[in-house]
Amino acid sequence: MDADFWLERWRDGQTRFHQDRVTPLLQKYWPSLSLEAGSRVLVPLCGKSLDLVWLARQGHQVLGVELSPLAVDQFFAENGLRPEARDSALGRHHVAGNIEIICGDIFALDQATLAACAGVYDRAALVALPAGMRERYVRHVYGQLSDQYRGLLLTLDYRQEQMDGPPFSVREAEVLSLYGTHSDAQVIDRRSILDKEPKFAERGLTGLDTVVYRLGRKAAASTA
Ligand SMILES: C[S@@+](CC[C@H](N)C(=O)[O-])C[C@H]1O[C@@H](n2cnc3c(N)ncnc32)[C@H](O)[C@@H]1O
Repeated sequence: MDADFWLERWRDGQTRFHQDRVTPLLQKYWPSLSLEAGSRVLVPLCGKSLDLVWLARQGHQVLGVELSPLAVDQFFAENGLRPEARDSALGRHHVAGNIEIICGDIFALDQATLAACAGVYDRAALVALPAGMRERYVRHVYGQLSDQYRGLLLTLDYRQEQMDGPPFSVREAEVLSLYGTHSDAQVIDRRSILDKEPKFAERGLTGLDTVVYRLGRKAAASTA
């Protein structure tokens, strides 16, 4: 999955991953993290998710990162926001109130920016990446977040041989192995969602779970 794949999907309007509402599992579990209101929260691979708006309403300084300029423009336009923009080595920054989206590559995010994030919310980000990219992604992003970071990770779990990703199936054993060197990852919810996601049944899946993990920095972990 290279950059062109995603840029084309946004150009062609193939964005069925986008939800027209805030993710209920975010609303349910975010308060359990007890993250201070002013904390900076990273939303990697954010698309134009309404979850950014919800997190901002909790008082967080929200930092989204998204490759597609179309997604970024649509996010601000559809939410009635007029961002100020500037360029840096990380990409093009768009800022409106306490929401900032960097239009750029998540792998270009630098250590200082990541270390300033005490929260992270990952929905349809880890599972958007093919197996070969996931280890690099987790090490780069989660290995460099604040030493006290806390966050939520939502994954999908299905039989990968039944459907090509994205979204990919990322099983619990893989999550624990990907995060285990620097983070604690604890399953806090797992539920079947196939009946709510007919598009995946149409693609051949006979079972589909979403799994919610609470993430945090492992005590005395070495980073990156
Ligand atoms: C499956 S979508 C999920 C979007 C969002 N998290 C949501 O819940 O709607 C994945 C998004 O990641 C973006 N993306 C893919 N690779 C990226 C990268 N290397 N850096 C930043 N964004 C990326 C894509 O353009 C796409 O909008």
